[in-house]
Amino acid sequence: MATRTARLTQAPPDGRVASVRGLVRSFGDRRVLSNVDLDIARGEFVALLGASGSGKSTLLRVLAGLDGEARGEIGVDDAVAVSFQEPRLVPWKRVLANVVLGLRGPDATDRARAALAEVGLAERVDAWPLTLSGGEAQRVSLARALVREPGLLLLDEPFGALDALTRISMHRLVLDLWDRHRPGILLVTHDVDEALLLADRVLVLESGRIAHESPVPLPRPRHRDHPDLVALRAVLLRRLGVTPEGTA
Ligand SMILES: Nc1ncnc2c1ncn2[C@@H]1O[C@H](COP(=O)(O)OP(=O)(O)OP(=O)(O)O)[C@@H](O)[C@H]1O
Repeated sequence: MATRTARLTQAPPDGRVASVRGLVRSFGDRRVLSNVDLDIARGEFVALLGASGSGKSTLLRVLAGLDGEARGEIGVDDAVAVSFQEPRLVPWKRVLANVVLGLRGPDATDRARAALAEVGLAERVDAWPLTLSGGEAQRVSLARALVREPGLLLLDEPFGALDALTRISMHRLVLDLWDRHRPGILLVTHDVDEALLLADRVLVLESGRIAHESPVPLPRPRHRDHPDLVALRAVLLRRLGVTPEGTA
């Protein structure tokens, strides 16, 4: 586990892939993250909700090592991978080359092929990114993240731009991949149902800190009509300032 930022203490104890204390991030005079404390255990699936502009992507970028301006104690696993809402594929490289990009070792191509097979794209290794559907492009992005065998996988609204059916199949795929590889996951999403169907724990970012936390101690696959999920959904929606249907 590597630690970073100007004011770091020691690396987090074993068993955690992320450990953050007192994280602060400002843009000019505006303090977006004012005091974030967060732990993610190895193999834990955590979802992060919050109003638009509350700082979810900012937090994810800090954990990804893409923001050198944050202050606080930040310990993150050495192997971190990110998948964004836009798959961010290099358009002039074929699918396989996109997944190989930046990989080291003589078996890099074989590993990339295996990762593409895992996400169901063995037949599309020679395709150009622009010929892929949104769901396929997102699966390439997942393969590119997973081939690095991350201890911490950061997902920034990876299903946000997909249609409802594709989103459901992506949920299944992510759970399946998580089950097989067991990275710690931080999923940033706007979708309360998505968070409840996938995560072990749902967090709400508010006023620059983690203001609420709901464990979701239910086996998967989960059904959205399960009474415990219905109750948790109501709690989270209220927390997010939305009145759940039928309770107004
Ligand atoms: N590079 C930047 N420069 C200035 N302000 C920024 C920068 N990055 C983010 N911000 C501001 O920080 C705040 C939090 O942004 P962030 O993207 O983290 O929010 P978010 O919770 O992910 O929002 P959304 O749900 O709408 O994607 C916003 O007000 C945004 O304008």
